Amino acid sequence: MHLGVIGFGSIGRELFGLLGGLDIARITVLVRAGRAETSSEALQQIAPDLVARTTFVEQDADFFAAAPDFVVEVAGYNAVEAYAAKVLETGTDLVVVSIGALSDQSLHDTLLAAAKAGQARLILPSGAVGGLDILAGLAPAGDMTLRYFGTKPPKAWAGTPVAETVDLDALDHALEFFHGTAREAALAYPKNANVAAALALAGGGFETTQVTLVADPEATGNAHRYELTSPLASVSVEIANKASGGNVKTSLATVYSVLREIRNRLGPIAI
Ligand SMILES: NC(=O)C1=CN([C@@H]2O[C@H](COP(=O)(O)OP(=O)(O)OC[C@H]3O[C@@H](n4cnc5c(N)ncnc54)[C@H](OP(=O)(O)O)[C@@H]3O)[C@@H](O)[C@H]2O)C=CC1
Ligand SMILES: O=C([O-])CC(=O)C(=O)O
Repeated sequence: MHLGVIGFGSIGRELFGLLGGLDIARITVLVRAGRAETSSEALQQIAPDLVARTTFVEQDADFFAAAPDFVVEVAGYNAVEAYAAKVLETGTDLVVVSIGALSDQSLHDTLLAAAKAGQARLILPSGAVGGLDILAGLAPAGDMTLRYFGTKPPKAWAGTPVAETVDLDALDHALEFFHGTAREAALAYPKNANVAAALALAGGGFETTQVTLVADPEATGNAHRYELTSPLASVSVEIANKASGGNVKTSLATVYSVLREIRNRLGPIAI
């Protein structure tokens, strides 16, 4: 495999720590302008065994010229907007972790068209949550309702709209600060509502998936809970995730879900 990686932040770095021992011949990583050298130095510390196989590039033209045969995006909505269609159009399967970017209906439609044109697949990993398999399985039966609660410590909501109206540092109780659809959540909280978007895309859609976001000073990690009803089954899921060392907004399980997609791609069994 020649693996392409877009982004080398918290998920990207932790992912590299898990790639040793996999049958990956070459890795090309697209980073922001001016970051290749520091990223290369960081890789020396994280995974020295991968240094000889890894090239950091700062220009998307260099990334596409390298022609990786499987790409994972671990960067953010802007990277999905900028690069995802091109990856798919060139016939390369793409794992997108910033799933909330697909709450933009026009981008969603563009990516599906690009995947079709390139005969490539857009792969949405489970990320920080679980149970997408049963949601996607039951979705064609219709009549699905889903209510999701995303709870994180106050510092995980820094820099988001709620921080403009609430003094998060002074919070002494769990605060439900957002109620709305998955589309509204994903558009307003791009680094914190990818799970909401994944549940919506797997299940009943962005408008019918109801989301509550909570800042809780007692939370020690990131919790994701949802209740699903469908004519075929009722499902309750509750996940207590440990946060990534590099980004309190991100659960470590997300890194492992990307690793899972790479391992499934390498075979011999996909699960
Ligand atoms: N599906 C899920 O369950 C989850 C999804 N996510 C998504 O994953 C994304 C990454 O998470 P995380 O690693 O914690 O975030 P970080 O902010 O730690 O890392 C993102 C990295 O990507 C870089 N980056 C951003 N845009 C580009 C670009 N256009 N080209 C190249 N590099 C770029 C950033 O650089 P710089 O710092 O210079 O901007 C940064 O180094 C989040 O933005 C979120 O959308 C996160 C958690 C769960
Ligand atoms: O990592 C998490 O716990 C979930 C997350 O940030 C998101 O849904 O965007």
